[in-house]
Amino acid sequence: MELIKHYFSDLDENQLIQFGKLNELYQDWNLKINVVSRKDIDEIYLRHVLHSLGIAKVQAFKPGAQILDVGTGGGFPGIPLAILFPETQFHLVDSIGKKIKVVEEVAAGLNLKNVKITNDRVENISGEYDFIVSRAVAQMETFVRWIKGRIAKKSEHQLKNGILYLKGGDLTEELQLYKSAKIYDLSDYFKEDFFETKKVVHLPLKYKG
Ligand SMILES: C[S@@+](CC[C@H](N)C(=O)[O-])C[C@H]1O[C@@H](n2cnc3c(N)ncnc32)[C@H](O)[C@@H]1O
Repeated sequence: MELIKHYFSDLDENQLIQFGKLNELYQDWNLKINVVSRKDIDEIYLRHVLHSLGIAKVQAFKPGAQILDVGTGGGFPGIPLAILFPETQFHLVDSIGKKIKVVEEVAAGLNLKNVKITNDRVENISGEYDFIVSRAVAQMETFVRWIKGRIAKKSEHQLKNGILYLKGGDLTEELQLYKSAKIYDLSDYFKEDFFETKKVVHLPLKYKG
């Protein structure tokens, strides 16, 4: 929790309460359903919360903006971002029902009003989004195909500003198709060793149906 306060020094009282409570909620839920690996749960603020908030160092979401979190799993990066940007709307989607159940319980426990949660594959989701965020779901080519495939099928889907994807390691090969991708090193923002190879990829895809 001190880590979050250190890098996000202007949190209000409600946000401090929510970030504080998030640990106990995940610790409790993880005993019942393993949504966060055993190793990671003890370092939840570093490996999950701060990592998710890396997206906020690259992009501040505006009040009223609509964000889709694809393959949110236990709620990352969507839940920490929804706490940080309470005026922004987040739609968290995952195809695994038991993970979505935990996300629903955590969002209710934190009293998050700006989060919509859906148990489905992203290919079945329609909507108009300012950004799509994601972590550890698929290779970029597959991910883009899901998004594009959806848009080709249903005209009501719009993506205004592209994808913000949390990735690690050498991305040269994976991103060679995407000349417009911008890569931000999280080690420029966070000094912990964990972030040494961690990046945010901004792929400014704009699809209008
Ligand atoms: C490795 S987990 C990552 C979860 C979370 N984003 C995180 O970083 O902690 C990948 C998640 O993507 C979900 N997923 C994979 N393909 C999906 C799809 N087409 N639509 C929705 N969710 C998907 C899986 O169910 C799984 O929960």
